[in-house]
Amino acid sequence: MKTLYLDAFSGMSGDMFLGALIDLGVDIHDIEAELKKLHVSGYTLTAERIAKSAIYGTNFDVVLDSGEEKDHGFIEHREQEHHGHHHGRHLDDIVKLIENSQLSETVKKHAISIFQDIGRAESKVHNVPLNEVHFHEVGALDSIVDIVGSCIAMELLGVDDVKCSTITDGTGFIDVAHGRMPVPVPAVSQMLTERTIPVKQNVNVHTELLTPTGLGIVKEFVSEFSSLDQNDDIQKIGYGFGKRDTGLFNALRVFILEKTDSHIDVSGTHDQVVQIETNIDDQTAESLGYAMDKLLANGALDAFFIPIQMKKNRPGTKLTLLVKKQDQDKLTELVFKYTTAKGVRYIPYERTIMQRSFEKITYKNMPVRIKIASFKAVKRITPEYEDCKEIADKFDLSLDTVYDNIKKRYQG
Ligand SMILES: O=C([S-])c1cc(C(=O)S)c[n+]([C@@H]2O[C@H](COP(=O)(O)O)[C@@H](O)[C@H]2O)c1
Ligand code: NI
Repeated sequence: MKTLYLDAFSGMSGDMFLGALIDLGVDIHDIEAELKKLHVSGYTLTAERIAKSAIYGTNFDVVLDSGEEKDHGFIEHREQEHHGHHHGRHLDDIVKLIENSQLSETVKKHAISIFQDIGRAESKVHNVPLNEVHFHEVGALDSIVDIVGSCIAMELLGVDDVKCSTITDGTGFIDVAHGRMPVPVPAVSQMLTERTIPVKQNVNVHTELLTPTGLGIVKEFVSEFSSLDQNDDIQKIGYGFGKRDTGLFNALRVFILEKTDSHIDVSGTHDQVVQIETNIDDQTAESLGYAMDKLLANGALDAFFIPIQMKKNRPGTKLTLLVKKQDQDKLTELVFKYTTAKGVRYIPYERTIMQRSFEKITYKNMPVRIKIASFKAVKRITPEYEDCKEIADKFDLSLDTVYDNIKKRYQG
């Protein structure tokens, strides 16, 4: 399970997000090549590895051929057209541009959804119908590249999940084409009305840290807001720098986290766990399946469904979770978040578990983790399924053959 974690201690913008993903290893040329499928010209992508506060990260920018200032005037409305500016694009034009491109369906879906979210907020703030929200041409080009580029970079990165810290914004006012705006800027404040997203203000920063594009990306991809978890194994870190001078370290820090079986604490042979149970009769099977994925991804040691008969002759489902004692509250909250349950039951259990450790060997030049489980004189070894599957797929072998050969090789 690969997770992208956004540590938004200095807010987030499209440039910071793209810079951070490039810093993690996404190739800027791959992003550029995909963006060409939009058939839009007039810009160049730049990514420079620089140090700020002696910490190296990536400074990403979209340089417009026109050389115009691009960070003021993200969205203007129809009034501008009446004053003779006809060079903008409406939301519909941008949606059509994306839909008619050769980008992947996933990239199209995410990018359109982000544009619509920002468009809805601008429509409300400036009191114009959604189809009349008008993207100023310069701002639009930068936004198209930032938003579509971010969705492309996400696809290239290939993670299973995205989590985010509380997002810090600044305070005070910023000056844009239309005048002075309070921070959080109006579009950001409006976008926060639809979902509970933890945003706090740093009173020592007197500028904007969280832009509409940054929040749009967060709302589209993030499934959970939380701190780093003790079971998260940090594999890689990237920094994407922000452009504003905040007086502090202005960057988005991102982590690639990997959660595997090997992270279950198995140091002792006895431990205490809690079984959480609840009966559900009003949730679809599709949504229950999703809930199970979330519970397992967030620390449940085991989770299963049992079909049951409930009141009023309703067929229902009993959800059973096994969790560590210290995770009881966290998992209870997630049960309430992802299922329709209104109450849960707890049963504390004493457990005896085999002690487990891991070793690594290579087979056919590929790494294989071997799980060693022992209890008193009993010792059992099991090659990790995911590693064996990869070898079986690559060399067109049956899974059993790979298992047997690896066990023989390990036992020597
Ligand atoms: O020009 C307009 S209408 C404008 C509106 C708003 C509102 O909040 S409403 C905000 N901004 C600012 O423009 C830049 C660009 O934003 P990106 O999301 O493209 O990075 C940013 O500072 C916005 O706060 C402009
Ligand atoms: Ni606006």
